[in-house]
Amino acid sequence: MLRWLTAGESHGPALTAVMEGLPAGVRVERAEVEGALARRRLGYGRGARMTFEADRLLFLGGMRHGLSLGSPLALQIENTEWAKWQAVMSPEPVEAVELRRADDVGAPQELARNKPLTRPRPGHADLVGMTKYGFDEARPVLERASARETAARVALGAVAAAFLEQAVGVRLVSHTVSIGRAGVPDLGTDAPGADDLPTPDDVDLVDADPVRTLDPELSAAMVAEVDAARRDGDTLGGVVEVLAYGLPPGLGSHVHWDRRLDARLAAALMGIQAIKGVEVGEGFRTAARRGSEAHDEIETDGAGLVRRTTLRSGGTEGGMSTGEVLRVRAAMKPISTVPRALRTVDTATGEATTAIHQRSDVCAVPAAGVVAEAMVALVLADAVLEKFGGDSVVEVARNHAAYLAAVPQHLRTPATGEVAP
Ligand SMILES: Cc1cc2nc3c(=O)[nH]c(=O)nc-3n(C[C@H](O)[C@H](O)[C@H](O)COP(=O)(O)O)c2cc1C
Ligand SMILES: C=C(O[C@@H]1CC(C(=O)O)=C[C@@H](OP(=O)(O)O)[C@H]1O)C(=O)O
Repeated sequence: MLRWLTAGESHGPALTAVMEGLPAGVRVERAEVEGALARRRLGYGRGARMTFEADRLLFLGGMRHGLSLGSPLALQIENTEWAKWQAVMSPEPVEAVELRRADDVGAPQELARNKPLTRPRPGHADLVGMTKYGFDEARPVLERASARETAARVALGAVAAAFLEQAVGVRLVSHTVSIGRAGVPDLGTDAPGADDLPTPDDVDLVDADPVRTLDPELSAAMVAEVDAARRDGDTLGGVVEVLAYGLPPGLGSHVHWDRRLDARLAAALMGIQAIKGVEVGEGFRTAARRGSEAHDEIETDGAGLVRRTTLRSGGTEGGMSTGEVLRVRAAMKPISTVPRALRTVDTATGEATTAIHQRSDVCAVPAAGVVAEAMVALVLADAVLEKFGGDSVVEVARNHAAYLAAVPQHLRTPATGEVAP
């Protein structure tokens, strides 16, 4: 079983992550993890912080000479912004008198940052977090509610992705499906064939695009959508998709709700800040189809391999991976720090006012795709370990190979391979 946790505030000294259950012998390239962190900072529409936040990575445990040890993996991502926030986010008590000067005219910028945030943003965690935890301002809530935390998840996801590729040959890719109204899928469209989907070999091409899509026309439309929102003092959401190639059939299980792979993926994706909907395969579109047009028919091809004629299911049936391409989407709501500030109530006075507006992203959908990819990698790594077990990469790979080799000849699929038993 793979367990993991993150800690750290958006403007604190660092983010920390611990992962337990990673087998020994996973080759973790620092450049890969840093590359994943850099991909998360990208994307047209992100705010100023992403241009100077450097995501400095440090492995603190579980690694030796570039290989995992099988012990808990611990890592830290230093917030390079910390110097500016030391007084505001100091873990040690700070002179109250000093901090109160924040309200003074001409107070140094450092102290102005500590001004109590009493105008909660609709759509963010501010108001309900204050109520729940008994805070009189939003700072203590927004610091942890911030999606800054997803940097830690992306680092862990990069490690999980390395394990998946090395142990069982699974590779992932994510891309942006829509931003605002640009690229909104037509509910009537048919299921894509394998040729329509990005593959893991396209990762560099996807990342080179400002909004992480392979379609240049769509990319231009999404960029225009972001420009228009920025001009109007507004923000945007959108939809991202994650694909995993090379999965064996049988990850997850039909026997209980919380063992279903689709349920675990949905929970992981919904656990990303601002994700409000998850679709497995053609989920919402399938709901409008007749059964005869909704499922992936099964046939045996000329080479004697059992195949699916379409890819509608998204690669799960009965809560288990089918061995086809896994395809999941996540819908992100628009950023809640809206420059054209929304109406709210001042929590200090009860009076009507407008919400806090501070430096913020206009659209973070491309970054959310990278985070979604990390979450899917973490869920799949856990499901692989559950199915195959093993304390080293070699052992997991051996168990995986033995499982595939045991599939009867007449039930072999492209995923189980063509090797005769
Ligand atoms: C990658 C990423 C970047 C985000 N950037 C911002 C931001 O700059 N400003 C903001 O208000 N919300 C941002 N959000 C969204 C907030 O974190 C989110 O609205 C907040 O957690 C409340 O959403 P919830 O109701 O889903 O928890 C971002 C989300 C993600 C995934
Ligand atoms: C820092 C990140 O994203 C942040 C997520 C975020 C939010 O409210 O979720 C608000 C913004 O923070 P700040 O106000 O400090 O600019 C984003 O920049 C990051 O992704 O690394």
